[in-house]
Amino acid sequence: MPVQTIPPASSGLVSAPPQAPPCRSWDIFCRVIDNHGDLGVCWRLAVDLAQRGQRVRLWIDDASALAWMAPTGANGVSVRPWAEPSVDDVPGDAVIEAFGCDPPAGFVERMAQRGVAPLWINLEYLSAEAYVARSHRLQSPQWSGPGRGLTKWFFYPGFTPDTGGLLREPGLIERRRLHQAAAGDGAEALVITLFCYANAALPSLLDALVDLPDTAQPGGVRLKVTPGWAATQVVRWLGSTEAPDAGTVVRRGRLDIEFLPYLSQAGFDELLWRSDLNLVRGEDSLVRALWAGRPMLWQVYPQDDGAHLRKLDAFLQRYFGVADGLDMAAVRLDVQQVWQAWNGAESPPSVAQWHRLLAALRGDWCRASEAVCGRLSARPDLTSSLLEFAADHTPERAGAADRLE
Ligand SMILES: Cc1cn([C@H]2C[C@H](O)[C@@H](COP(=O)(O)OP(=O)(O)O[C@H]3O[C@@H](C)[C@H](O)[C@@H](O)[C@H]3O)O2)c(=O)[nH]c1=O
Repeated sequence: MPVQTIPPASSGLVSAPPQAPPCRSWDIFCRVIDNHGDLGVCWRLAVDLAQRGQRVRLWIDDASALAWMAPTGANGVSVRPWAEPSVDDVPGDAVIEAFGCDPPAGFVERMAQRGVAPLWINLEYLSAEAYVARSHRLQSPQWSGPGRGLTKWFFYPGFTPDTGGLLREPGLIERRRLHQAAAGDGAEALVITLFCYANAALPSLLDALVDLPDTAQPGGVRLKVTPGWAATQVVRWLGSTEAPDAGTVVRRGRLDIEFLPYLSQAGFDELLWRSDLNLVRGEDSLVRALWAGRPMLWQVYPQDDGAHLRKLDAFLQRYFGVADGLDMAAVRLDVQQVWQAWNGAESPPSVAQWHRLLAALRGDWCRASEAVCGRLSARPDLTSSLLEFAADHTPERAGAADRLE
C-alpha cells in the first residue's frame, strides 16, 4: 500500500495515518439494546478498520437495521450472527466487546486457549465526563470464568487527548467540505434536520418555525423529519395520528415538513452536511453533527436518575471550552439555554429565543461550529488510537517492555 502524503498537523486536516498499520484480524461483538446507536457505532468502526487494511468480523444479535444503515455492506467486514462459535471460529488478534456486551462464553474460552491471547478491549460509551480520562486504558485481569488468565482493557472514546478520541474516517472532513462547497451557499430555504427522543421542547420549535417572519427567512424553512420519535411527535403537533408515508411533504405557512425514510449512514451524514441546523440524539449522531460543522443541538439519551443532565453539562463545558475565543458571543447564552431546554432541564424556549437562534444559523453560530469541528478533528481519531493501542500491545512488544522493567 503506498505511503500517503498528509498535510502538516497544524492545518487540522490530518486524518490518515502516515503508514498503513500491519494487517490484523478483529472481532467486534455488539448487542442491540435499544435504538440504533450500538449498531451504528460498531458498524462505523468495523468499516473504518477494514478500510485501513484490517480484517473484521462483526458479531451481532440483531442485524436487521443494517438493511437500511448499510444496504451495500462493506469490503472487508463480515457480519456474523451472535452465537456460540463453531470449531472454525478462531478468535482474531483483537476482540472488541462493545459497551460491555459480554461475548459468548464459548468464544471467550477460545480466546483463552489461543496460542497468543488476543487483545481484549471493552469499548465504552462516549462521554465528556471526567471519569472517562481516568478510566481509559485501565486493565481488568480475569481471575475466573471462561476468560481466566486474560486481561480486558477499557477503552473510552472522548473529546480530549487523554481519551481514545472520536470516530472519524480518514478524509472525512475534507469530503464533507467539498460536498458543502459543491452544494453552494444557502439554498433558499433554511434546512433543519430533526432526530430526537420524546422531547417536550419540540412543539415550541415547531410553533417558532411557523411564526418565523417573512423578512427573517424569505425562502421559508424545510424541516426534515426522521422516522420514529421525531415523526410521531411532529404528526401529533400537526393534529394527526398517523405518520404519512416517507417522502410526504406537509406545508404549514412557509414551513415545509418532509417525512424521511431511514437513510443509509452515508446518506444520513450527507443530510447533516446539507442542513443549517442539526437536532441530533445519542452519541453517534452527536459526533456526526460535530463533523458536519453546522449548528446543532444534542438530545442526550434520557435516563431516569438524571444522569443524562450530568452528561449534558460535561459535554457543554467541553464544547464551549473548545469554542472559547470564537465569535459567537451574541448567541452563546441563547445556545446554552436552548440546549438545556432541549434536554428538559429548563422550560421550553420562547418563540423569540428560537427566532434569535435561527437568525444566527448562517452567521456566527455556523462559523463557530466549523471552527469547533476544525479544533476537534485535529486530534487523533478513535480507530487510529485503537490501532496504536494494538501495536503497543502485540505480544512481542509487550514482552519486550516487560523485560526492560
Ligand atoms: C435516522 C437515521 C439514523 N442513522 C444512524 C446514525 C447512527 O449511527 C444511528 C443512531 O445512533 P445514535 O445517534 O447514537 O442515537 P440512538 O438514539 O439511535 O442510539 C442511542 O441508543 C441508546 C440505547 C444508547 O444508550 C445511546 O448511547 C445511543 O447510542 O443511526 C442512519 O444511518 N440513518 C437514519 O436515517
